[in-house]
Amino acid sequence: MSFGSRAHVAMQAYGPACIGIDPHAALLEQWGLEDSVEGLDRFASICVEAFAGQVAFVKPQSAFFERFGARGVVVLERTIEDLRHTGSLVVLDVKRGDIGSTAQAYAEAYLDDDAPMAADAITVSPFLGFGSLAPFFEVAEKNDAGVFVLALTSNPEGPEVQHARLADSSGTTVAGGVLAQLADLNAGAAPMGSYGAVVGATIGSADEDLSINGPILVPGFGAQGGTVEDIRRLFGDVIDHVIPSTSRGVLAAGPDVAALREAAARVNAELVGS
Ligand SMILES: O=C(O)c1cc(=O)[nH]c(=O)n1[C@@H]1O[C@H](COP(=O)(O)O)[C@@H](O)[C@H]1O
Repeated sequence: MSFGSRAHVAMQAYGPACIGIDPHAALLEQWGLEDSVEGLDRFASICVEAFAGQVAFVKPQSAFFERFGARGVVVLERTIEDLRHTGSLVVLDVKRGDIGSTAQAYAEAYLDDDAPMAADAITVSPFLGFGSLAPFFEVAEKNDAGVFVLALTSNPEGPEVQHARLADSSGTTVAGGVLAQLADLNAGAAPMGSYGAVVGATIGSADEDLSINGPILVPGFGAQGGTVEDIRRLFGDVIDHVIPSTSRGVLAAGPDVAALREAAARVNAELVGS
């Protein structure tokens, strides 16, 4: 089953939320863990216990594992493995992007089902041009995986690039161009396509057309200030495709597994109530 279909099924079953695994040094300390690979390992295991099969999406942030070098990456690899096929889909947040031939290798590393780090979907950056992402879409297609492309990111620096106009004199913004290309890739897919956009909950408003017939990952919800009201206002009639994503907002409830689960359930209840 395609990633788009699997995402749709998971959202129906659990609610739309994506919970991020972002083991910040401050959170390790708050959870009474050492800022070491052992602490990381324990943090990740608690997250797996709390979220696997409980929420539609879990998003490990690779950076916080890479911080510990090869041993941290081993923990990431095991975390992905433990989360996959539990009902929760793994969105690995690695924000990759490079010239096509290198993009091919990244795609094989994260989206080929036989790869040690294979996830259900990854995040990618379109800064080398949308066309450079083709290998990600091709490998994803072959493996029923998904790809989330940065469009309107949640950070305040994003607009300087994303609101710039394309060189083709159409007047379309860079973000609008990304969204239009995703809509083309997802055309005709039902219940939705596998190629998603990342649109922050904090962006205020969007002039771009967000109807891409694919999933829209919405970080910035929670710790960065985005609210359910923001999501409702921003996404209007594409709200069914929205996957609000929060990391610190839920992780702050740890290390108690029941408390983490409850915090994740509260996010879903709040969103479904919208
Ligand atoms: O791709 C992402 O997930 C992402 C895109 C974006 O525009 N903004 C953003 O915050 N993120 C990621 O989402 C997570 C946000 O974490 P919290 O702010 O703790 O909820 C981090 O792992 C970010 O790297």
